[in-house]
Amino acid sequence: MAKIKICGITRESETEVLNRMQVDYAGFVFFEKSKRNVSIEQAKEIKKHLKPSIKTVAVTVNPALDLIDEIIEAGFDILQIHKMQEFPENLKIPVWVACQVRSREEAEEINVPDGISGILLDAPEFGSGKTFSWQDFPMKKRREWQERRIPFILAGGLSSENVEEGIRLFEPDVVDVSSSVEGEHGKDHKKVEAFVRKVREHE
Ligand SMILES: O=C(O)c1ccccc1N[C@@H]1O[C@H](COP(=O)(O)O)[C@@H](O)[C@H]1O
Repeated sequence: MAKIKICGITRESETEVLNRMQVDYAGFVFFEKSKRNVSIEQAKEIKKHLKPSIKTVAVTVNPALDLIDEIIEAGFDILQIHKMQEFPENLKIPVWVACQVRSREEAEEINVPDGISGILLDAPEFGSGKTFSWQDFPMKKRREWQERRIPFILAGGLSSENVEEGIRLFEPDVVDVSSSVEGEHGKDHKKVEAFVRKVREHE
């Protein structure tokens, strides 16, 4: 069954539905330009309210080494990195490499370095609520990662309406959602519940 990551947690009140629905991952965004940006201190406070079974993912964009050190120090379980050309070696935290899928040609060039704990495919603009072009994605890449047993995370524009289709096409290890489960004041409990139910119903 696909695991579930709810991304862009910004408030303690959001942890109740994550705990109740027993999701697998909670994502915190450390990127100043994002409307979901939180400080390490805020995230540390919020994550105290999550069940220990929920793994925490620190979402970053080309992070400075100091930020990576702070994330490790704060006890996050996974580091998700967008837009980084060269990965520092021997990081003391599992890393999910996030790739923005813009075209079939670009997707064919994706190289997943050894030692990575997950490859995440996202839309051209992260956190936008839009999907990348699923039909154009070269599925031989997906099969290559399956053969190499690299965990695969499907992100970008997932919702209760399209997540079944995403699971059918990509057989992801994790489905990752943010925009479609938001309301006016952060994560909307009913939308999170509906998304989680849809994923679990499918399997
Ligand atoms: O959510 C953001 O603002 C964000 C900022 C910087 C890097 C990644 C970000 N979000 C990632 O986008 C997907 C979820 O996208 P969607 O909103 O469901 O379309 C997820 O991987 C987030 O980590």
